[in-house]
Amino acid sequence: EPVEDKQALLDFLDSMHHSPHVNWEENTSVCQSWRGVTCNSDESRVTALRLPGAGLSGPIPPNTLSRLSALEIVSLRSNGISGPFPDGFSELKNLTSLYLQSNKFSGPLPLDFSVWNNLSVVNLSNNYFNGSIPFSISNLTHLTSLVLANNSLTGEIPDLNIPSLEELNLAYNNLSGVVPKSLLRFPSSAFAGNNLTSATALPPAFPVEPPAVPPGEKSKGLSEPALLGIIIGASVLGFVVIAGFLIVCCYQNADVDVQPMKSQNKQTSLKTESSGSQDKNNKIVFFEGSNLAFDLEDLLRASAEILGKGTFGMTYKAALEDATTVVVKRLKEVTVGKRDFEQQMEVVGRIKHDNVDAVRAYYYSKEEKLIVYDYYQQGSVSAMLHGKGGEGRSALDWDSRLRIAIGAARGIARIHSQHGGKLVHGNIKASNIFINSQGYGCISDIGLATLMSPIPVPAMRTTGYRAPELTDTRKASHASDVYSFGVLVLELLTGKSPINSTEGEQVVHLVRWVNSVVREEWTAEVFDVELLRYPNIEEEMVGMLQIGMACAARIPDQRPKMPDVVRMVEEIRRVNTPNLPSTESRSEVSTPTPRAVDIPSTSVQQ
Ligand SMILES: Nc1ncnc2c1ncn2[C@@H]1O[C@H](COP(=O)(O)OP(=O)(O)OP(=O)(O)O)[C@@H](O)[C@H]1O
Repeated sequence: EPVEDKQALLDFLDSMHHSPHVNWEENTSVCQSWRGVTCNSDESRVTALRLPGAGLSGPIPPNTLSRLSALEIVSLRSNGISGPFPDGFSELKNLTSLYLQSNKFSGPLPLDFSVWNNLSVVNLSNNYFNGSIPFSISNLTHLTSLVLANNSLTGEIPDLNIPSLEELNLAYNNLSGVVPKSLLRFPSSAFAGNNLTSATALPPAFPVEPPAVPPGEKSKGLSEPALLGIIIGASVLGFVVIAGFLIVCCYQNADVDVQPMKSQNKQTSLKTESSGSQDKNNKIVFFEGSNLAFDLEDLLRASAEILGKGTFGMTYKAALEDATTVVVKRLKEVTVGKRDFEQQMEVVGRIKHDNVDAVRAYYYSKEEKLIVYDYYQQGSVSAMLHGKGGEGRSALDWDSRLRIAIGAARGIARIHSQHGGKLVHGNIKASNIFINSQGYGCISDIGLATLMSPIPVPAMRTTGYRAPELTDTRKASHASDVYSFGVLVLELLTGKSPINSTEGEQVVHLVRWVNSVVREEWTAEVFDVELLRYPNIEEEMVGMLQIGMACAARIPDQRPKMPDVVRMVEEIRRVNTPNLPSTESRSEVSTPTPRAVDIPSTSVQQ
């Protein structure tokens, strides 16, 4: 335990206002359990401090963080820290990354940056720093990213000739003069919103007008035919370049669409041509209780992995700089406008329930619509049940499946009670259900179906979860959600996907298949063989089968309402406690006895 570093951190926190999320207790291990603190491998020193969005306010107390001389990473972004740039940081000679953006720091930047000769990333944007940009920054030979945007910096931009520099942003300050030659390789957006002198500094991307020929000076111009030739040549060249660009883009998109999951797992980022330009009027909106803090830039820059392409767009797993992992959905074809989208997100974001996957944040602009969720490492129920990804089939014993069904039912019932009883999920299926920390089902993707353009009927049918009466995804109802839940229950019981194709390519619809087997009084045949090794569960399985089939009744009015479904599912084990007794403790193994199930006749007409 690094005792001195621990004391320095406690001294720091003692003098600063902070949110209760910072769980630093004197009697717990600084390296093992303190949030935002990372130690070196032998736990002798603290090497990283990451407290983004931790509600810190006030100036950094002197002689606290400066004692952490082994610090390599400091991330205190998105807080309300005020006062000058902390003097004592000059003691942190091992710093490689410094993130102080989105705070209330003021006063000049430190004069001598060369004390941090390992610095690679510096982000001091969105503060009130003033004075000039120190020339000593040019001594940082490892610097890859320098972001000083949105401050009140003045004076001329120094000639920062740093070959390693890949990212530069000095926009929205009060800088004057011209952009030095060494920095002209950066896009003009890096210097926007300053008082820089004109075209000499930033040559426009496309000359709008030909340079005027001074009067009297004989034009040494080209003849008209030559000019025409050049224009045609340039047009053809332009066309070839654009066509090439489009082919590459289409190829890349097609690539993503058709690639199997395995090869999609490559690292990428969410950045695209259009998403890169952050619209100042649009900010990421975080929901209460989310201890995440990042801006669009952070999110787009994060190292991301494609999890899959869903009905509404691409889903990514993104690793943020502060080591949190989130899931980002990039929505395509959102048909509603910003206000409707925001309203729907507010309704969804207000739901705080163990069985509903919380929306952590969202972003809406003309070009980009993103929703941020927690990442579930185990993958979805679909992956676990059908062995794609998760830990394989055996991970889901009968108890787990029962908990998934109970949790999902509770989650859906909660969703249905929201917004004066008007909220509908619209896309309940096993790939949208995860397992919460108590092992119960947890519903994700709420309310997206109603924001999007309708999905064509043939595509909808193929999912096997859609209620038969549903012709337009935006018209999903409580009753159609109940139907989808019924299909999910049948999937959990049979271990079969809602749509199966047999060898002869004949498509088998799960609900129809279950109905026909039950009609022939071969009930035991429907159950997943994996479940047959658990003893004494046939009563429960048959009970669940009745619920699943009642929910998947063809006529919407004959389906039970979600609160009734919750009650019925909970009664399966006649306990309404979070901890179900484990069937694994039962020693004898028995096989379910085939028997008929009493099903209302209407539901058999699938
Ligand atoms: N929060 C999450 N944590 C872990 N995996 C997730 C998360 N959200 C989605 N996934 C997984 O990412 C993949 C793509 O998800 P996505 O929701 O885009 O598509 P889908 O569930 O297949 O279809 P749909 O768009 O109709 O819901 C799925 O395998 C899904 O289970």
